[in-house]
Amino acid sequence: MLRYLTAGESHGPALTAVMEGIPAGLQISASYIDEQLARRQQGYGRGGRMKIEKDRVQILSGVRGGYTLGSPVTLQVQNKDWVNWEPYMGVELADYEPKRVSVPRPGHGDLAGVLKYGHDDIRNVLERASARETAARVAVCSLARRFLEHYGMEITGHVVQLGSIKANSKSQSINLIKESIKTSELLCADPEAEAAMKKEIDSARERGDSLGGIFEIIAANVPVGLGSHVQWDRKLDARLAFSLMSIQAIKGVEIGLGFTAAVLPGSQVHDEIFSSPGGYTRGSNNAGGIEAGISNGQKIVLRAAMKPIATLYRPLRSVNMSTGAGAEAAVERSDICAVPAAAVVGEAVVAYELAAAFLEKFGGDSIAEIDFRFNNYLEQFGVKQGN
Ligand SMILES: Cc1cc2nc3c(=O)[nH]c(=O)nc-3n(C[C@H](O)[C@H](O)[C@H](O)COP(=O)(O)O)c2cc1C
Ligand SMILES: C=C(O[C@@H]1CC(C(=O)O)=C[C@@H](OP(=O)(O)O)[C@H]1O)C(=O)O
Repeated sequence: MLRYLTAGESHGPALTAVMEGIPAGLQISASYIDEQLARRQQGYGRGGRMKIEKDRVQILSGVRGGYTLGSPVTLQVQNKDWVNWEPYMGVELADYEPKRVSVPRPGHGDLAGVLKYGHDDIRNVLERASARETAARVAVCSLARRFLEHYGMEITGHVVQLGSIKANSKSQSINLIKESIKTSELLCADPEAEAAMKKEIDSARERGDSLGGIFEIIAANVPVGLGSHVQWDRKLDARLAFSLMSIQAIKGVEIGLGFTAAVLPGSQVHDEIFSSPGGYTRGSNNAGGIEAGISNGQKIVLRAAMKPIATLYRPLRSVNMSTGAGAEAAVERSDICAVPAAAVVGEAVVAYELAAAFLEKFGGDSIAEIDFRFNNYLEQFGVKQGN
């Protein structure tokens, strides 16, 4: 079983993650993980924090000589901002007052979290609700990403909508998307739309407002047979949706045609089946690569909708929880828009779910053992998988 936990406060000393279930013998390096961490930090529209942080991973357990041991892998990402927060965030002897937050921000975890946990300082909630946590997730899910790469799979995320601006990405192949987003500040494969998106972000910033958007994740070379129709919690589509929805501010997930499938007749939705020398081909991929909770061998295509950032520099109305009086919501230093960063987190959590499902089907304790099982499986389709 592949599982992970993350820990750490946004302005605490560090974020930590532990992953268990990664087999022995997977080649991995800190620089591979750092590359993903750097991608997560990019994006036009982010706030001042990203100028402070330069996320780097420390591997604390489970890896020796560049290869996983099969034991739990512990990763840590230091918060450079900690030096500015140490007096207020300590486990003991902290002086909370200067950083106390009393007015909840609509849309953040502030009010619900304080009521649920009985805190008298909103900071005790926001520190963990913060999407700073996603640095730990991207780090730890890089292990899953590396594992999938070993079996020839690749995962690409790109921004398809920002606020009201839509990218024209329908006809683009995965290679074109990968090429275009290399130089894009917004992880958008459509340069014309990207220019308009930047203007939209500038305008939101001037108005003291914020923006959301939609990103798409494509997973290529996923074999037939991950996930299962036989039980609700083994369905691959459900598990991918759960993980994507667990990312801060994600409020909707689509698979394949998604919501559009609901308004079209069946004849325009379902992907026709044809026989070919090596097996079967499909006339289209409206299902997004998953049928009955099982990967069907086509590309897996997912989209996630991110709501606008909750913290507004022109704050919404709220209530001071210390006095009960009406007040403007707290203003914490904040991003204006973080959809590109969320797309990188999306890639990471998709990698985790696919690796977990792959291990359930082909799992063993070492890469060599899994190679053997996977190759045997592919042989029935006349395919041999290299490394
Ligand atoms: C990469 C990323 C960066 C974010 N940055 C901010 C931010 O700077 N300010 C903010 O208020 N919310 C930000 N959010 C969103 C909040 O973390 C999120 O809205 C909050 O935790 C409440 O959770 P919910 O939106 O899922 O209900 C960010 C989310 C992501 C994925
Ligand atoms: C720190 C990150 O994102 C943070 C997510 C976040 C929130 O409320 O979710 C609020 C901001 O934190 P701060 O107030 O310290 O600037 C973002 O910068 C990160 O992505 O690494």
